[in-house]
Amino acid sequence: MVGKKSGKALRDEGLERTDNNMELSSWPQIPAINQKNYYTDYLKRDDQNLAFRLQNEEARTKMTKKAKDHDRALAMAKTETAEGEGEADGDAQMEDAEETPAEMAGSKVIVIHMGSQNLRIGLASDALPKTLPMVIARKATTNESEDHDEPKPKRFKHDDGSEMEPEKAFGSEWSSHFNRMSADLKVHMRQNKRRMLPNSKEMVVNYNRRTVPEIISEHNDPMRAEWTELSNPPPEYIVGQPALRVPDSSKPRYKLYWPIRNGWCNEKDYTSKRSLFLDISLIVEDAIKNQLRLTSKKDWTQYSCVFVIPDLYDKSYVTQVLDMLMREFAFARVCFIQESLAATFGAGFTSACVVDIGAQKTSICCVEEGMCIENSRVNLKYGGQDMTETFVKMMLHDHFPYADINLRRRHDFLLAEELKKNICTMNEASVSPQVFDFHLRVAGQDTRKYTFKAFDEVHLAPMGVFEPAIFDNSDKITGRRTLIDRSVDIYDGSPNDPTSAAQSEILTAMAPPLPSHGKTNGESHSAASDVQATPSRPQHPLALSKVQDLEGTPRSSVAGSPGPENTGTPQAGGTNTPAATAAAAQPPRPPAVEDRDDIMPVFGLDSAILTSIAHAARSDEKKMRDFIGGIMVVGGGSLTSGFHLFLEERLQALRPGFSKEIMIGTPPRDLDPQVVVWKGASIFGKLSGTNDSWIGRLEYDRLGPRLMAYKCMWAY
Ligand SMILES: Nc1ncnc2c1ncn2[C@@H]1O[C@H](COP(=O)(O)OP(=O)(O)OP(=O)(O)O)[C@@H](O)[C@H]1O
Repeated sequence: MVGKKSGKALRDEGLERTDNNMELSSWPQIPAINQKNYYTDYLKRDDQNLAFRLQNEEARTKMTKKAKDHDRALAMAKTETAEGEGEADGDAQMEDAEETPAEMAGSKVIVIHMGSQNLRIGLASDALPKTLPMVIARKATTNESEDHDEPKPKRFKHDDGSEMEPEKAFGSEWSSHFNRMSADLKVHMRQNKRRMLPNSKEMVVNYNRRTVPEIISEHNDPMRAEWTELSNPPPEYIVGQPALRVPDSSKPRYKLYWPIRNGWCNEKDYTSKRSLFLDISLIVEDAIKNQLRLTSKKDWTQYSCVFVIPDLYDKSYVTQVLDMLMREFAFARVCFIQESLAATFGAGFTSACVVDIGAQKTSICCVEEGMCIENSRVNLKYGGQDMTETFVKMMLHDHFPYADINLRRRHDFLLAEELKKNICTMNEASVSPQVFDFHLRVAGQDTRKYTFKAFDEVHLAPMGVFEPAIFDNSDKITGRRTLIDRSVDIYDGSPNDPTSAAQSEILTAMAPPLPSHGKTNGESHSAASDVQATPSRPQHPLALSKVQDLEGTPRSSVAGSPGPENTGTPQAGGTNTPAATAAAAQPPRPPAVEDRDDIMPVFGLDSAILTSIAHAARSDEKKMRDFIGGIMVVGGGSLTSGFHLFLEERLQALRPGFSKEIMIGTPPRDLDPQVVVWKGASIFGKLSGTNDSWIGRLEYDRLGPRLMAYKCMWAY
């Protein structure tokens, strides 16, 4: 080769350029590429994307089949006219029947909506879903109430062993909050000219103090409860309704686990992510087999699945669920739908402000033209179960005769739920001292019939959604992120779970004061000011308007690099001034509110709804009126009697200017508010042709969860 020869040899051969002005080599020389003309469409066209290609192929196959069917039908019609009646080709008819079996739309689509307390599951062709408790009982050495030793003797006694008055059992702070709410209600009722006896509370307390239960022997109790009988050998686990009916004192013991807690994965009671998702899959699998009667798992490959996820979902949860549905259950196709969008589908509305009050979480979101308005999403950590718990606390405070009630015991939990559903009301006119009774049924014991009086407890407990400090919020975020990591961006490692300006505003208001971090000249460094410095995620309304005001200004000026506010800050790498040293010594910025796990999202429901609507309307008064006049309340927690009217009044008091427009609607056609979301998801599952969000097996096998970016109607 030329290159290997020495300069002298080249000279000898006359190849050197200086001699004859010729090239050193006859190899073609490739000039450097001109960047101006540089072009590639790699990954820019739809047809390079597997998801789109498969979709198009499917559409094409369908079209071809339709055309073939049409041709065949025409040909058949001709043959029939030519050959007379009743002589059609039998084989062809058989073939046809096989190709297009008479299937009801949605009969091969399983729709799943998992809640903190209830699982709703059914075929998309069903009118209503099956509802079962989202719980599993596992064989254990102790049951859940034995694990948390807080029965009456301990709770109601002083440290020295003397009896404690029930009024003091929950602490003076809680007690004075309850008394204040009670006094406020009295004032409000007087203002509304409602008659009430001055000593109602004393009457209730005195009555309850005196009451003793009546014993009814088990065989004389016509309504005695059916307890789950354990087979021999006892099963490792029991799911759904029978799990709740395993006697607390069973031998062996069983412990209840609720895999969804406050609308998130239950990271408090589980020790590993694996066991958590194993329980979720066992509950769902059992429901499909026993409730939908699809006993053979092999057949599930012919079924598709619509899965409902929260509006503000955790990406890692969705990814894990997708994997479970695709790999473990081997469904043919899977698609996801957000809760509030499903609610509007179920109710048949195109736009609404959806308020979903569940058992342990409440979500709010404005939906417009079939899309969730991202910045209007709010997720609060309270619901019907908090009302139950608070109702029991209030009753105990007022000397409830069954003072031993403990919500960690299964029969007591079921009893308390029942009492709440039957007694609690938001209707002020029903607040008066009244006598109620209930039967306490414990496995292996005689039934006890109690009578008791209740007064304002029935109203103040559900009112907690407007004053959530009365709820026990102490351990709602315990364990969060201990088993499942936060999803992060693969390029820059920053958290990438969905956020919303409305939720951030609420979190900012709830954020505990930050430690003395970043104090300058005695000014405290507020969470809001931190938030404002994060432009990609507008947080507080202030922050929001700031970002809007700065539209057109280079992004970096908002991002905290020298701008008008901080021109005095020396540039990094500048002279080593005392100020620069002080700045360098500052601890790193704390995370934005929505990336913090120490903030409890509990906020008054009325204010939260208005915050959500304000972010949806973005100063557009017409939109504001539309949403405020189209609030739809769904979920089991909204079933408390008089809830809608009460919420309407609260909103009117907060926004008197809109009092005529404010309207709280219920789902039409007498649809149970608890199943509206499921119903909407089932309608979504029946859409053919317009639903592009199905994730197929082939594409999932090749691309995995990355597919979500192409398959979600919302930004994933
Ligand atoms: N008639 C009723 N009156 C009052 N509350 C009711 C009534 N019926 C059901 N509830 C309450 O509704 C709650 C269950 O609602 P739902 O099934 O919508 O919750 P979930 O979807 O399981 O939970 P979440 O939405 O928190 O994840 C329970 O707290 C239950 O006590």
